[in-house]
Amino acid sequence: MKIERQGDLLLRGQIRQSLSGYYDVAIEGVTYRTRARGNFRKKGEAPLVGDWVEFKAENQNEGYILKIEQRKNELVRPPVANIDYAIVVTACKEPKFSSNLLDRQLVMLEKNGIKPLLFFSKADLLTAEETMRMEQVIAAYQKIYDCQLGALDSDVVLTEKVQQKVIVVMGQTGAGKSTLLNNLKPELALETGEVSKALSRGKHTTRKVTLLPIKNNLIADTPGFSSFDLLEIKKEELARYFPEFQNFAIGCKFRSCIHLNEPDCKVKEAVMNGEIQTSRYENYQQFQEEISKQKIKYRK
Ligand SMILES: Nc1nc2c(ncn2[C@@H]2O[C@H](COP(=O)(O)OP(=O)(O)OP(=O)(O)O)[C@@H](O)[C@H]2O)c(=O)[nH]1
Ligand SMILES: [Zn+2]
Repeated sequence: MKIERQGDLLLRGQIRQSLSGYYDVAIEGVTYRTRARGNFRKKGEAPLVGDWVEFKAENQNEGYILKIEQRKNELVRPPVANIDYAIVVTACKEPKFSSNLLDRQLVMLEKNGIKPLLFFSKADLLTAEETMRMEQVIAAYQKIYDCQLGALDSDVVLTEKVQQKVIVVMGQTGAGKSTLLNNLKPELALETGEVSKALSRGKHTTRKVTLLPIKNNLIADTPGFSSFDLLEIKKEELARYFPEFQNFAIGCKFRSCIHLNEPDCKVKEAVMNGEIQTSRYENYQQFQEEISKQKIKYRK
């Protein structure tokens, strides 16, 4: 798209790749290689992959970015802005499944307006009994989020509504993020496994992040793990990031109910009735405790 401003012809596009200070901006199938002007650095801002920017370019190789448009959201790991969906990779086993860690990531994503898609990896490692247990866990999450169970060579199924979206892959170390990305795009040939990655660490001094066109979407080739900072969340706000609480919360006696010790709390009732998963509520309680403790610690 072209924009006319103060007599200058500006272009507007989305950064699809960043590499050693260069940003490749795509507009309608054409890519411009650009750089950011020094004034961004002075302000402590840096363009991110996924950013919508206004830039000037004499040709396709020498553009410079003048403006970064306001972001819908951004993550540090992976460093991407304007994310629509995150595929949260969680191993059923190795590393051991932790609902606490998963719920932490889900809260962080909800807070940032990123829709989670849950991918449970390493189903092939489970015994018959463990499979049954995991299927119950997944069935419970399935009521809240789109879930998939996968093994080594699994692909991700993106439903019809997931089109033209910016997607990142995230999850705990060893969860199988690189394995999944390789399955989505074999040309990527990302290294997998702790040992092989540790050996080659340091070789890659330049950090390249690319949004790859995969299955009618743009998927970041760099997976990451963003745990959430509880400090940024207020205790009155936390329940909002548990979508399945919402329908019950409107029935609570007190409008300001935070579903901990208040009487006539419909959320707690729903936990008792089995309508809300106990582990989700327990994690909610634990996060509330952490928030309270942090508030005390930082006020001193
Ligand atoms: N059996 C089995 N192994 C898997 C599966 N997915 C990944 N792995 C293995 O688990 C190990 C870790 O997988 P990676 O894809 O490197 O995990 P990652 O999340 O990218 O790890 P980090 O980069 O450390 O964060 C590798 O040895 C993979 O081969 C799976 O579904 N089944
Ligand atoms: Zn309540």
